[in-house]
Amino acid sequence: MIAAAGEQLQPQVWSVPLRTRFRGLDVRDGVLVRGPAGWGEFSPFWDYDVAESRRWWAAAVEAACEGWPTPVRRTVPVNVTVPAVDADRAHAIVTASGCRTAKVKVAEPGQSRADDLARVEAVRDALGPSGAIRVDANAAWDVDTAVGRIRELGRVGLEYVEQPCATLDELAALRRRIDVPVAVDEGVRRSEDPLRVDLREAGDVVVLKVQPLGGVRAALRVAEAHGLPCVVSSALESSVGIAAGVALAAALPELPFACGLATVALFTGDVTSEPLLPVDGALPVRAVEPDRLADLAAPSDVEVRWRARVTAVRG
Ligand SMILES: O=C(O)CCC(=O)c1ccccc1C(=O)O
Ligand SMILES: [Mg+2]
Repeated sequence: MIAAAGEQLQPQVWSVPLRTRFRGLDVRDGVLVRGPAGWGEFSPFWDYDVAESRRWWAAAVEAACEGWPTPVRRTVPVNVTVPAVDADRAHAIVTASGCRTAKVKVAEPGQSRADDLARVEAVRDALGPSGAIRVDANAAWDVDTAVGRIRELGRVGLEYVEQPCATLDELAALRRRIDVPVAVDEGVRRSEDPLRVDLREAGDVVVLKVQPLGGVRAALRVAEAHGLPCVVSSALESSVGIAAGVALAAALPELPFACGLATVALFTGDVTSEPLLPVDGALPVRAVEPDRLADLAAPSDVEVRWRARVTAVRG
């Protein structure tokens, strides 16, 4: 069904440098497709194989051919995303964002616990006592290390810690030893079956990403299956992909936390002249028209690799 619906779609490749290295990337690229319902984005990271990338393609086909469920809210509160930068830059990024919640990357390879503490303290200074801070360790710590780091960073005041350890068993063991809530990200989106993975002991919050979960409707089913509070986060998409995240956040029955959808700010450009950037800490629920694709044309070798990826996921 999805394969059939996506057959007519013409991929348009985009590529844009990042302001600072993020998830080991200096450039982000992907594909946009236009269908009867609007624009969709297909941008699996290069370390995702064909099998894993099929869910990402399903999300693009849904956006282009089906559209999204009816929203229940008109704006979506978002966090500013703070990459693993030094304390001064972290402070400046938070201040410039206008957001009242910050997500801070920690446990970056090659950096120390002092780097993390200085970054989180600078973010607290920028937000003031009423702001919320969450940290994301991207599965870097073992349980004992996580206990120590979270106690240390927790003195600055943490809303939650995202994927501090790799496995669900580790997260469950950690949760018994700390008071800070745990959000599960990779444990859901990289699992064989995000619907059936058992999170009850492992997490307090579920991170939902539209493309890795196979679309807005698939992500809504994941939210329903777990019955935990959800945070919608980006996979570092262009504004077209971010609009899908906004559609998911706008359709969730409850939205108790700010979402990680302000990541266009990490790009040096965007596919549209009206990027989905936060105003007063929130994104509007609206369509995005990619009128700047010509400015973001990818080098021809990148173009060729993306066309091959689309062919592979369609097959
Ligand atoms: O949640 C956010 O604030 C931004 C999105 C983000 O951190 C992210 C972006 C791309 C890939 C992985 C992640 C992640 O949450 O680990
Ligand atoms: Mg994460």
